[in-house]
Amino acid sequence: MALTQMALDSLDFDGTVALATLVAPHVDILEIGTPCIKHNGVKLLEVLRAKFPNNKILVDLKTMDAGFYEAEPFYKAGADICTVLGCADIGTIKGVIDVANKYGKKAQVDLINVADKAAKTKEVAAAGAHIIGVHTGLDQQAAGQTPFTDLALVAALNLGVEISVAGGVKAATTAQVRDAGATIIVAGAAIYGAADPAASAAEITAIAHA
Ligand SMILES: O=C(CO)[C@H](O)[C@H](O)COP(=O)(O)O
Repeated sequence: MALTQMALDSLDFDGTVALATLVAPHVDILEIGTPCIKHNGVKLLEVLRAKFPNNKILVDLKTMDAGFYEAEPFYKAGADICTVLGCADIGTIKGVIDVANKYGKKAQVDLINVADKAAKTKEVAAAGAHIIGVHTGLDQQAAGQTPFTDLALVAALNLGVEISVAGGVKAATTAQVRDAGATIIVAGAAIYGAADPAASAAEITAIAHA
């Protein structure tokens, strides 16, 4: 059993709200993707928070500095999870963990571009990270990479933290990711690129929840 998260990666404010409206009943978590939150800001979070009280919302800040200061307005506006880069300074990562704890929410550490993923996972888990993000980014996917080997490595550590997996996951790979130890399965392009995004989201969630 894993939760599902839909990555809203468009820049368009109204288009993002419209897509979220289609997909929200079929996923557990709505993700405001990094380009989307940079383009639209906290106002979009406020709109989604008000419209979708039954979904958790992750804001993919990918914070690199000033962790507490950057993340606090998003937790204040209703984010359940904010992300911070694993390659950031440990002080930055601890800042996001601290502000998440202040609001009773969660901090996710994204392992994108981290060289020693096992060592970083142990370090940030010890620092109190709530979720580890195993993540093959869009540019890395374009170069042929996948998150499956990294997921196996992180899951084998058995640290008791939640594990989120993102990077081209689709219905055909959801069972593999679920069974490999993911507790949150992220899908972006597989849903927003589908002819019927709601049906695609429902299909992925049915597999993830099994
Ligand atoms: O965070 C991201 C890019 O940095 C994406 O939102 C994440 O990779 C999910 O999208 P997809 O399923 O299309 O890979």
